[in-house]
Amino acid sequence: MMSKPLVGVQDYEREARWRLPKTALDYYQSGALDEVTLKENKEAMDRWYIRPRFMRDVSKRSLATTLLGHKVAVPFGVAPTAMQRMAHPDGEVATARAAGRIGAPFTLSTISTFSLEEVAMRAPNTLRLFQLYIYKDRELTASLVRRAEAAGFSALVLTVDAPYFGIRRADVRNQFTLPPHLRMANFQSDEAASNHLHTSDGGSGINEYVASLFDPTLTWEDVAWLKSITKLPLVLKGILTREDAILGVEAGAAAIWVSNHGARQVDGVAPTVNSLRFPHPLFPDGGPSRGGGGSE
Ligand SMILES: Cc1cc2nc3c(=O)[nH]c(=O)nc-3n(C[C@H](O)[C@H](O)[C@H](O)COP(=O)(O)O)c2cc1C
Ligand SMILES: CCCCCCC(=O)C(=O)O
Repeated sequence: MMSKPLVGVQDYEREARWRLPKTALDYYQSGALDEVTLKENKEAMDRWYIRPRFMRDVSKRSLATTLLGHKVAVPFGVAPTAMQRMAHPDGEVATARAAGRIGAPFTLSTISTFSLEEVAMRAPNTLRLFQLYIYKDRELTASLVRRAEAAGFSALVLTVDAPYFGIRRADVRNQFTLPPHLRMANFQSDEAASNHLHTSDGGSGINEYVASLFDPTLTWEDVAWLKSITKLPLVLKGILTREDAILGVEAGAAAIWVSNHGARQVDGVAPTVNSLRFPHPLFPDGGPSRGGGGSE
């Protein structure tokens, strides 16, 4: 029997709910703590209304624009999400290729289950950005930056909102670990940065991984360090206040990515759409899950 086509994000969500193992599904859909901001992200978005203007010639239409000087066919892109092969064997490669097919940019997570080189090789025509987490091991971090440059990524996206990770209760209950058949593909399998996520000390393996390996001392000075080791434009992801946006621009950011990390970090922050009053190139995320009538 032919399965019904999946039409719109809600259909994919329903499909994922019965197909995915509980640990993976919970990881993908959880927010921090009581998930107040998770609910608010969506509700605040639903309260944004379209204000249509009519009586213009719309026989020729284009959504094309530029992103960091690159032409893109649509004014949106794919945000970094980790460990995509828990959902499908083709994981990040499939997502990057799909983005390329519609002319949208794709951001690869540091915590990807295909290596950045493999994604570059298999999605050569996609505009690719590399999302960076800064490890306590700075040489390891610098080598990720060099590899992203060598593989033709067009920008670095430094996630600033994750010196420690939000408590996602489902991951704690599930004692989340990365399934043994998968690996964190940007690291050699003998490195702690690769294998630490295969174990948990009784809580969420994610929080244990981050506390052990990510650098919680980051300040604006580290943005200067990052800029000193790369020629790629730098986007700062996770900014939620005007004050930090200004500091980010002063530190040399090419763009500010306004985000509350899908409400996965600090529960109780404002929904992302309510935080969009900055005077600089912005990438907002957090909440949109439909195209406002037919453009899904
Ligand atoms: C399952 C999942 C994994 C994520 N992994 C990352 C990541 O590795 N790096 C990062 O900077 N943000 C990560 N994020 C946050 C997203 O990039 C994005 O900020 C968030 O999902 C909000 O956008 P959305 O509401 O459009 O999904 C993740 C989000 C989800 C849901
Ligand atoms: C195992 C290290 C951290 C996972 C990072 C993914 C992420 O940002 C998330 O929100 O989840």
